[in-house]
Amino acid sequence: MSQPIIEARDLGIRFVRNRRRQLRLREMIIHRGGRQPRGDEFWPLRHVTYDLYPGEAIGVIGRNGTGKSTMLRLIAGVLIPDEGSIKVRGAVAPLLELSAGFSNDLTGRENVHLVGSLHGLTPNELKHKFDEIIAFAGDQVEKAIDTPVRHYSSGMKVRLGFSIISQLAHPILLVDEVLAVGDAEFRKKCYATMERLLAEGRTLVLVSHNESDLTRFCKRGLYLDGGLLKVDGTVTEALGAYNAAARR
Ligand SMILES: Nc1ncnc2c1ncn2[C@@H]1O[C@H](COP(=O)(O)OP(=O)(O)OP(=O)(O)O)[C@@H](O)[C@H]1O
Repeated sequence: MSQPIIEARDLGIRFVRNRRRQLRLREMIIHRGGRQPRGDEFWPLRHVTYDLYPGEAIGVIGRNGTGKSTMLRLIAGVLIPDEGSIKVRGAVAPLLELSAGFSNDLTGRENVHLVGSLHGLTPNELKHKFDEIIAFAGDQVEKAIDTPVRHYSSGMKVRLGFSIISQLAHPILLVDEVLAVGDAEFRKKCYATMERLLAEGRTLVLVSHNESDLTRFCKRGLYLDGGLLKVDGTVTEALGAYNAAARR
C-alpha cells in the first residue's frame, strides 16, 4: 500500500474557554506573583490516531462541538497540535467557511484573483479558469461580478468560494457542511463536482450531519465523541455508533 497522505498520531489540541475573562479580584490576589490561572482549559480533540491513504474518502461524524471542524483545521495547518503529530503529504483545498474568505471591499472579480492566487493559482491559470469559475457560481454572481462582495448574499459568497476552491488541483479536499448550503440547483452542481474530483483520485475528508451525503461519498467513517475517536471503520459503522449514542 502507498504511504498515508494524512497521518495523525496521538493528536491533541487544547483550547481555553473565556480566555479574555476578567480576573476576579480574589483570583488576582491568590495568583499574585505566581503562575497565572490558565482559564478553563479543555481538549476538543485528544489521542486521535488514524492514517488516510490517497484516494480515500472519509466522513467525520459526531454531535455538535465534538471536534470535527477542529480536526479539519489541524489537517489544513490552521491549528497546530499541542500533543502528538499530524503529517499531511500534499496540498489541501479547504472547502471550509467559504463565505468568510473574502475581502468585503473588493469586487467578486478581484476576490477571485486574490483568493485564487492565495491558494496557488497562477495569473495564467486564473485567466483561463475565470469564465468557468463565474459560470459555476451562477447568474446572480455573474451579474454582480464587478460589485463589492459586501453586497453579496451569504449564498452568493459560498457559491463563488466553492467555485474557486474546486478549481484547485490540490490532492486533499476538506469539506465542512458546504454541501448543505445553496439551493437545490447549486447543490446538484456541487455533488457533480465532488464526484468528478473523487474520480480523479483526490482524497476527501467530509464533515457532515447528512447521512445521505456521507454514504454517497465516503466508504470510511470516523466517529468522534467528546473529542475522542470512538470508531474508525466503515461509514455505516460510524453512523451506527453516532445514531446509537443519539438514542441513549
Ligand atoms: N478557537 C476556539 N477557542 C476555544 N474553543 C473553541 C475554539 N474553536 C472551537 N472551540 C470549541 O471546541 C469544541 C470543538 O469545536 P468544533 O468546531 O471542532 O466542533 P464540531 O464537532 O465541528 O461542531 P459542529 O458540529 O457544531 O460544527 C467546541 O466546544 C467549541 O465550542
